[in-house]
Amino acid sequence: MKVAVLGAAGGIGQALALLLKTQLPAGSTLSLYDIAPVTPGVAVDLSHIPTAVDVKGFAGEDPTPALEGADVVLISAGVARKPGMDRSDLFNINAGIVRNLVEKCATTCPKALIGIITNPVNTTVAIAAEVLKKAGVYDKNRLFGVTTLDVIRSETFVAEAKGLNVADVKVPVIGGHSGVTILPLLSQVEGVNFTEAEVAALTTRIQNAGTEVVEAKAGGGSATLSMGQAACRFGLSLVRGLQGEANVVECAYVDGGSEHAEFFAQPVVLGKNGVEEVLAYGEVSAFEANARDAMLDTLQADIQLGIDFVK
Ligand SMILES: NC(=O)c1ccc[n+]([C@@H]2O[C@H](COP(=O)([O-])OP(=O)(O)OC[C@H]3O[C@@H](n4cnc5c(N)ncnc54)[C@H](O)[C@@H]3O)[C@@H](O)[C@H]2O)c1
Ligand SMILES: O=C(O)C[C@H](O)C(=O)O
Repeated sequence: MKVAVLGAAGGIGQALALLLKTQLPAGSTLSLYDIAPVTPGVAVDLSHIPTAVDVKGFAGEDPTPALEGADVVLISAGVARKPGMDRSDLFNINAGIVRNLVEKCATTCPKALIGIITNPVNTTVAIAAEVLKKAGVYDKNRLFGVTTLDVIRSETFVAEAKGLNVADVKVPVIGGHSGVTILPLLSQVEGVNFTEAEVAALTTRIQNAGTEVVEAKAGGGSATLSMGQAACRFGLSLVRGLQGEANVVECAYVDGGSEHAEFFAQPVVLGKNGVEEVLAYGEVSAFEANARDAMLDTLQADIQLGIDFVK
């Protein structure tokens, strides 16, 4: 199995590469690419860790050598937020970066599963889809916006609030990945009752968790370590699905035929071809139904921005 990380010298990329080096199945190849010249050195550094995962590093303008034969491509290349910015403020720089990298994926590894981490995810995934369509290689089952950070944050915050073992807490998160489009389905957390005030407070905290980190880092970037963990969990799930493991389920932002928007985060079963099945997200509370309906104009506008960028 070959996993490529694009943006591998960055805050997320290095954390993710370290976790993948120690957790990918034996015999895998980890292919690291970034425009930063340090990237081959990041690979050399990781290569001294004694696991049966081969690491190669590539720098410069052309990601092609890193993408050859890739089964999974995880993209975190781009700029991150500073205090006072929204994720949409990253569009001007990151839209072009994602477009160019996905163009290379389309020609070099058109069958790879592609996970987009670069913000604004609501829009960059739509850009990736349009690029792949233009190249004639779009398969909706192979493209994902990585929203796993919203899931692990929800699990952490719920466990903290209710004094639970976090390993036992599962929280589906639907919608998209910014502000009000992030909707944790707290009504579906098993064995827990929340007051209305708790639901409102937890939902707001989960929606603002990225900003919480951006402000705490005070100009030094956004979430990198928790995102490295989230991307590793998602990347390993993609690999487990590709290897034929059954019942691998993750929430992800996909083109899954949602009635709500062209791309919508919801639970999916992962398999040998990417998305094997899009799962219904099930019953929601009145609070969640209102929040879902209220997010749709924002989400659809974010998606349209991406479509228009490529067209
Ligand atoms: N999906 C999520 O939940 C989530 C969570 C956290 C951060 N993010 C996003 O991930 C992105 C990366 O964040 P970070 O903290 O790692 O940023 P960073 O600045 O630490 O790293 C970004 C890396 O991208 C590289 N890069 C820039 N242009 C490139 C190109 N054309 N080709 C290859 N590499 C290129 C840079 O050299 C740098 O090493 C940001 O857009 C951020 O908003 C998403
Ligand atoms: O908030 C950000 O800008 C980064 C990321 O999307 C996050 O949720 O932490």
